[in-house]
Amino acid sequence: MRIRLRRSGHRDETEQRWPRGARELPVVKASAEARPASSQGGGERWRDTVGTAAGQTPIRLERLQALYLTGNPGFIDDSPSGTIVYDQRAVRYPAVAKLPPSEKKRILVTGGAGFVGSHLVDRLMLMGHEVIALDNFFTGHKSNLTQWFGHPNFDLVRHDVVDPYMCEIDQIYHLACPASPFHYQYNPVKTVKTSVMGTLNMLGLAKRTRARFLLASTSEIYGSPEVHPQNESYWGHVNPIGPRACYDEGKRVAETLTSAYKEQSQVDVRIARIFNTFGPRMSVEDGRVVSNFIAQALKGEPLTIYGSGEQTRSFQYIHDLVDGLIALMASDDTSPVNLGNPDEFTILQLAEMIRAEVRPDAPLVFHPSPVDDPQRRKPDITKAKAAFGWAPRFSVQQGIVETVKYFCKLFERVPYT
Ligand SMILES: O=c1ccn([C@@H]2O[C@H](COP(=O)(O)OP(=O)(O)O[C@H]3OC[C@@H](O)[C@H](O)[C@H]3O)[C@@H](O)[C@H]2O)c(=O)[nH]1
Repeated sequence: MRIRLRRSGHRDETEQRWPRGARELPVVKASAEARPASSQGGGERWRDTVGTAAGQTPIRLERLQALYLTGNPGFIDDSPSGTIVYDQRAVRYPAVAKLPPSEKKRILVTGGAGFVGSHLVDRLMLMGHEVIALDNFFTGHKSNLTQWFGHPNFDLVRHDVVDPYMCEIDQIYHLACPASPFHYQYNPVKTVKTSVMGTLNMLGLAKRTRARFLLASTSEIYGSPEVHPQNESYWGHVNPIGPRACYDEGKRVAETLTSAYKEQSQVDVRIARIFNTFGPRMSVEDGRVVSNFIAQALKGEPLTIYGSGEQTRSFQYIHDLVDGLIALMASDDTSPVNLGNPDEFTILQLAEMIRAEVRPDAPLVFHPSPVDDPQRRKPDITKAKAAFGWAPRFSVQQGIVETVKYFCKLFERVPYT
């Protein structure tokens, strides 16, 4: 069956193939008054460039979209014969900037094949740097990086950061760690080890090579916050033995290690506290709310609301986060900085936005609230604005539209039954 996805306002309508097996299900409970609280959702000009306020040349959004919306270059899926042909000659690499040797950096991205890591790799590559992506592929995928396979500025290394890694390097973006509650609770001991041993190993590498080190920390270090919105001086409210502790406490120790290496060994550190982020390259199995809702709506399944749906989150689009990470790395700020979009939504409002974009009659189904699920979360980004002129520029609405397109492409390649 062919459907025409309903688009709200700004863009052309796009015809997409409805995933196989999509079916009608009864509405379990409707979110009658759910409406976006944000003024950002409608009416605002759609962004068409990315780039930081810290002097980076803007990159046209379509150059990035070509990397994640068009399928993997060189791969020819010959379904009738049950084979996939990889033809390296069919790969034409995206043009990368030509930097003078004094500006060209060798940059290590741990977790480089993951959702955030692969977008960061794309941007650093386009900016003209040499990039080494490190990943153990627990939640990362090679397919996020095939566009760079064989490029002289790029290396991909299968490695788990709980073991030491050596290379000569100028900067380290330390992102490696499962970030979805579903994934980080799968093996809590391993999650703690990844945060603690992984950060220790990467800080050791930064110390030996005198590299600048950026830790990807998280809004989860605030736990279930009693202060709203959360600014960087808030110490948090974390249950140290709850199911989320492996991630919350693991990242808190990672921050402690980072700041101890700064004080004790003068390592040049940056700490980003990353709030809920979404976008293309989230995997269907990720388990976080935005990808769950989009995949469920496209498959014709009910959207799963955990708890009442009145709990809130503030969702930032991936390109804004990457802008923030690069700007923070380039800044002088060595203390923790929040990176998030302060536009706050209830989960029901998010469901409503995704239904409006994909399938207005998609049913909702209510499940029990996860243990220790934070009830409100919203970043105070005054510090990032003042320190390096960063603020999110994409509306949640634009991000949802692009992410829906990505999932549609994904389902075209791998039809869901
Ligand atoms: O299908 C779903 C998934 C999630 N939810 C709810 O949606 C809210 C957001 O859940 P997510 O799993 O997307 O993300 P969380 O906010 O719980 O954790 C996230 O916090 C910030 C980041 O650092 C991490 O990416 C992640 O740990 C929660 O209240 C959750 O209970 C649903 O209602 N339905």
